[in-house]
Amino acid sequence: MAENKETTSAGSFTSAMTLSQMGINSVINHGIPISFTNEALDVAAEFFNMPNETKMCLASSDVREPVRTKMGNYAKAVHELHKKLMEVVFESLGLRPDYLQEDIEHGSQVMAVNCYPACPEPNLALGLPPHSDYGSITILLQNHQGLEIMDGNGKWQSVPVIKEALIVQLGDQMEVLSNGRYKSVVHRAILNSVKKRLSIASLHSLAIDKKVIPAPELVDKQHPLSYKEGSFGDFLHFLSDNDILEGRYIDTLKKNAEIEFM
Ligand SMILES: O=C(O)CCC(=O)C(=O)O
Ligand SMILES: [Fe+2]
Repeated sequence: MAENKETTSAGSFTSAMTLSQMGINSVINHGIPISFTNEALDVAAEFFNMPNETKMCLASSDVREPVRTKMGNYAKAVHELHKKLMEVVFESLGLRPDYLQEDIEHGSQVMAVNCYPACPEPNLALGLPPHSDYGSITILLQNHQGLEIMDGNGKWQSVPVIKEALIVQLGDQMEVLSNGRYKSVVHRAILNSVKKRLSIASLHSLAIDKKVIPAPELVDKQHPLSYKEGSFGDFLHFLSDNDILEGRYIDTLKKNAEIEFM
């Protein structure tokens, strides 16, 4: 987890590459034109510089209702990248690279565009509390350092900004699909005392109402079924009924879990 090293470009993905070669939960080169990433960050900056009244005109209380932006080039490019990454992850699990291809094709992509103003006392505040993303894969772009990933020892590791690289994180859906072989990444965002920070998280999931279950191929005597089914829609209900600080949705899906929410 969080190796923070550059690996390979998207152009050279091959089906034989292993997870660590790919740098999953890490920083990767990706083959997406720098003009697309720059444009996405410019659009984000432009949005956050707009007066509040203008932003309110675009507001919606329904996460299913998309807001139109000019991030199309970048959004499409990361959608393609995530499909390649899914193939590599499935292969690393011993599944066919085209596993769930149809569902992935009809899946959802949510672009979370975050702005963290500079904070004179960053140690007294947190940009985004610890959480894991629900989807299968998150591809994240940041203009300044601030993302931290929890390592295997429960310590926070800062993810550096590497020029022309993106951050890849596995989400809860991949933990379920892999029957726990892979764990979703717990991460948070911290604040900077002088710099305003922008990040764009592209969260990729199967379709909103698709119930996700562990791949039957990964369930056997040594690896009993460890998760109940859940969908992106169920996750959104969980979010509206629970405080993000009190627990993660993935914990409610774990079989024999002691924690029970709602
Ligand atoms: O700003 C960041 O680096 C993290 C964003 C994030 O975790 C999210 O939007 O889910
Ligand atoms: Fe996140």
